Amino acid sequence: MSTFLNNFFPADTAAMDPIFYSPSNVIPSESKLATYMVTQQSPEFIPTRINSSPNFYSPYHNTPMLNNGLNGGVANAVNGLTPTSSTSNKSVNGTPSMLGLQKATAAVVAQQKQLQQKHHQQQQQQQQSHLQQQQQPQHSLINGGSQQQIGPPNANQGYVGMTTTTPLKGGRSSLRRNDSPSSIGEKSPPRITPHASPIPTTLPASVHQENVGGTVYFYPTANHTTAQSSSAVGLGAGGVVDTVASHHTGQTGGASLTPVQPSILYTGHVYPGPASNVITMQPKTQLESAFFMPDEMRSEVLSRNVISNLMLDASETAQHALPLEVDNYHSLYPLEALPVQPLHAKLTLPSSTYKATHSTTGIKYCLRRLHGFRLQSTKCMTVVEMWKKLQHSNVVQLREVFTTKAFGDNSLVLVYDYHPNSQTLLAKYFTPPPESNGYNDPFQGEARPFSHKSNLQRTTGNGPLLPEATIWAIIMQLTAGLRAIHQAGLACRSLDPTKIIVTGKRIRFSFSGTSDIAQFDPNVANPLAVVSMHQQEDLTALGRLVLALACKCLQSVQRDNVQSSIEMVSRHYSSDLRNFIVYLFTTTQRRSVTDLMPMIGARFYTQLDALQAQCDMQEDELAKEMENGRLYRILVKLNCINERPDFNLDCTWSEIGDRYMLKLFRDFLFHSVTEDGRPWLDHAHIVQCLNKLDAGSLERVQLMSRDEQSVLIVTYAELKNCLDKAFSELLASAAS
Ligand SMILES: Nc1ncnc2c1ncn2[C@@H]1O[C@H](COP(=O)(O)OP(=O)(O)OP(=O)(O)O)[C@@H](O)[C@H]1O
Repeated sequence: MSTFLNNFFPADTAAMDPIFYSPSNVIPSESKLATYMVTQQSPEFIPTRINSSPNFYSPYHNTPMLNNGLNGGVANAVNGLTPTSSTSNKSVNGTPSMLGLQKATAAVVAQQKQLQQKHHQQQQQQQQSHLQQQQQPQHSLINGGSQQQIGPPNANQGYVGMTTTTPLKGGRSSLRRNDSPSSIGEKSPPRITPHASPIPTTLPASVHQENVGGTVYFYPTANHTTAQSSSAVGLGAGGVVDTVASHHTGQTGGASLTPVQPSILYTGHVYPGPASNVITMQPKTQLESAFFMPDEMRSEVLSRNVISNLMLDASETAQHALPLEVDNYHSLYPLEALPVQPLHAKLTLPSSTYKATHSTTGIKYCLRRLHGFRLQSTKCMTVVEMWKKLQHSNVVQLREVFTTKAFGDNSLVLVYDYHPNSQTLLAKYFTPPPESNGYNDPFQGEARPFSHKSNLQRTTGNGPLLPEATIWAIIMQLTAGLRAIHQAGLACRSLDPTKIIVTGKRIRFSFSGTSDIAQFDPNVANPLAVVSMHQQEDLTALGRLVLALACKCLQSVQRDNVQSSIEMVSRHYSSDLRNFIVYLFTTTQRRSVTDLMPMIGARFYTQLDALQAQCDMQEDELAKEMENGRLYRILVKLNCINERPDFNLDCTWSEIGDRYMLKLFRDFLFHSVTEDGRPWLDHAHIVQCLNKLDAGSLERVQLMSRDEQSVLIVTYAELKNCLDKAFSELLASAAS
């Protein structure tokens, strides 16, 4: 586990994976890379980034690789030989390093020093060479000394059709994790090339190429650098492209490769880990809770999802005699055990509850069906509208009411919000656990034989008494919901444990308004006139419910038991709780739900604190999941583009131009291998690179073609630009 965690956590990456965190270095001034972006606008460009940016090659450019040139470095790596630069090519443990390839490249780059003057002249002739390229019927790229014939330039074909050699596995240079490409670039570890990669075979007109010692360098010509930022990816074997300079210098003039948005800050794209106030709430170790959702939360979300997705198959639907569709709802799923129960004491109509899916929105709702019910009058729609307007976190929202014959009778259906994995208060607190099998051990829990409390408890066998804090937490939610109902000029009228649902820690009044509709009397001139009476009944019902909860026994509220039940509450709970219940039982005076607030008193702050702490924790989880969602979207984009077999009748689209870079980047992300050819699986590497891509970081990354004969050096900003461009193309095409 710890290995996995170490690999996973970006925070540990520096320790785990120093390849990403080497000391910074500087691009040598003589490097070809430094002169890469010399343009007409900045002909005398001197790379100012030398001191400000970490470099990529300086540790290597003075190595003996210079002597070997491409033959000793790149070519050897390509041809399956150990790079000859023995000392500097070794990793810390002495094994050949992948960086040999870089060194080889660096050596070649160092060789460019001698060609600097010549190169400056070439810069001035770029226009000419550009024209020449366009006119040349054939290009030849040097591949470690061997020449490859490349087809005629074809604007549509891009770089396709080039013949390449597949390198031997053993010839790959190895990955040395202790050597880092520094913060301006990451080396792509060598990879196995399963087949010859369709490496681009023609260059865009905007790219100038130069062969030095077998390595071909590509430069955007001055006139095209602006527009062709990321298209300079046509690589010959052993080619190196650096498309970065303009970003680093800021002296882009007309040669800006990619529109970099300085406002994009890389630091905003990394999850910084949990806040200190949150970490202490986590039950896990600090490391685990920093990156993973708490188990409890995960399993709660999972079980809600599972329950929410439950469906009956055709035979089960027939078995339950359920219609395929009811009004705008389909996929009915019964939420209560059949056979149908009467609604409640006052309303003996049978009823059923279903989960159902809305036909147009796909949203799931809870349908309450009153069987064989004929609506006496549409006048009751006034009260329905009032219920529909009532929004409160402790009241299940009523959405609509309709009549239907879909069940084969006249049914009234009330549509409520669906809260998966809910259970009634009755099921949660007043139903013996299934494993008890009806037998109660009288010596278990707080109940003791022959005591008053045990008498009550033995009646139901509902386990030990609830902690007082739990009862107050329920009271606070019930009174909050009831207050909203009463303030809306309504009454609950069915405040009993079967009509209150618990979802996690949330308590809600369910099926609100059902009684108002089912018992609606069209002869009453003003049905709302009796609401005050119903509100008083609600308060009495609340008192009974709290007493039953405190005694954990429904029988405790039977007329004969009330007195002894209250005494029991006095013995086991605070006088505040007792007074609260007594107040609600006192029917001789007019009571109000707002009078209950002072009785709750400072406990309210405890509840508020708990809720806010929960919010803090959930916000932190959200921050993690937000990062995951963001990374997921980038992956979606990448995978929609990478290796797309056909786009606009072009079967090479995903292999050429900008997309070619993205393909190599994908390889770099996911298909890297270690020096001995094993898959290099480092979650941190993937997360970090995706973050940099998303942020459009100016850091550079070195990508290698599958045949390992070409190297691209690009910034994440350019890759991001390529990604956005290519994905926009896809979107535009999909929309057309
Ligand atoms: N809005 C809702 N979202 C999700 N589940 C709900 C919702 N309302 C109720 N339930 C669940 O539906 C199930 C059935 O509720 P119902 O009130 O029909 O139970 P019941 O005990 O059969 O009551 P009655 O005797 O009145 O039919 C219960 O498990 C309850 O938790």
